[in-house]
Amino acid sequence: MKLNNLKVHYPIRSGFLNRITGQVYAVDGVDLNISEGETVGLVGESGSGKTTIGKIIVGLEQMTAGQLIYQGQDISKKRVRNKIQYNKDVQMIFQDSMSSLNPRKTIYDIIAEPIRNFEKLEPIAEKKRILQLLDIVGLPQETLTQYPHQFSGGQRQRIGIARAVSTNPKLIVADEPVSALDLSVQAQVLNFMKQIQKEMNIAFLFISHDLGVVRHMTDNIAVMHYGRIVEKGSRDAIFNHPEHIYTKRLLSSIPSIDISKRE
Ligand SMILES: Nc1ncnc2c1ncn2[C@@H]1O[C@H](COP(=O)(O)OP(=O)(O)OP(=O)(O)O)[C@@H](O)[C@H]1O
Repeated sequence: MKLNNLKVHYPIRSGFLNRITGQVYAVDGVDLNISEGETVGLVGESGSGKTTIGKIIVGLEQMTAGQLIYQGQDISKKRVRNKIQYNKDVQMIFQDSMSSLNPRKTIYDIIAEPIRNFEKLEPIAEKKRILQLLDIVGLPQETLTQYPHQFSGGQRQRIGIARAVSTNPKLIVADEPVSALDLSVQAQVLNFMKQIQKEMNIAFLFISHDLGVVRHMTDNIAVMHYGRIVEKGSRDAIFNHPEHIYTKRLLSSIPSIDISKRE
């Protein structure tokens, strides 16, 4: 996946007539590469444009300018997206599992939904697949007939992971996937994600303002500031030899960098 000079500008409206009086440059010329099976961390403080990039990749938001290249094709055109099954290959895990899982659906239907959208499986094959997915995220079979409110935040996040991997995706955008969880379960959920990534060779775009989590998860890191990437590099280069003043500032404000200690 390649982002070329990606721009997302939102209009600012104000006054009685609701006229456009300016633009927010949420993303302002971003280039980024995500290779097969790797984890790229996208860090930066609130409002720097991280979530907007994630939304563009999964198609929840429209870009103002730029290109999104996947398997050599420009997927900003809907026709191309459908042809190469882009929406099956690229999935998202959200921060807030309570609002991203439909409260009126059973866990079975929640996990089955993406499979039904992209594959036509017989009921028996579908159930087998869903049981496998539950097993991968370490939840018992009874889970299937239950509803989202019956689970803890950490369990719900694992359900969200099962749903995201149900279509055998090639890339998952994980937007602050553990920041709503207690510190004690963060490491557990992150380790599940790592294990699944290794087994299924999935690439991750890992969005977080928490540098401890990012250090635990990523291979390469891009640092965002006001809609731009100010520094890019390997995890070790960014943590050991940060160059940009903003990266240095971000690093000096980490509470507890060691994820295993959070357990
Ligand atoms: N739909 C929208 N309309 C107008 N402005 C928006 C919209 N969505 C985001 N923005 C603005 O774009 C900028 C980038 O927002 P974005 O959510 O991508 O940042 P972020 O780095 O993900 O922050 P956070 O960590 O708080 O989610 C912010 O200034 C935000 O207010």
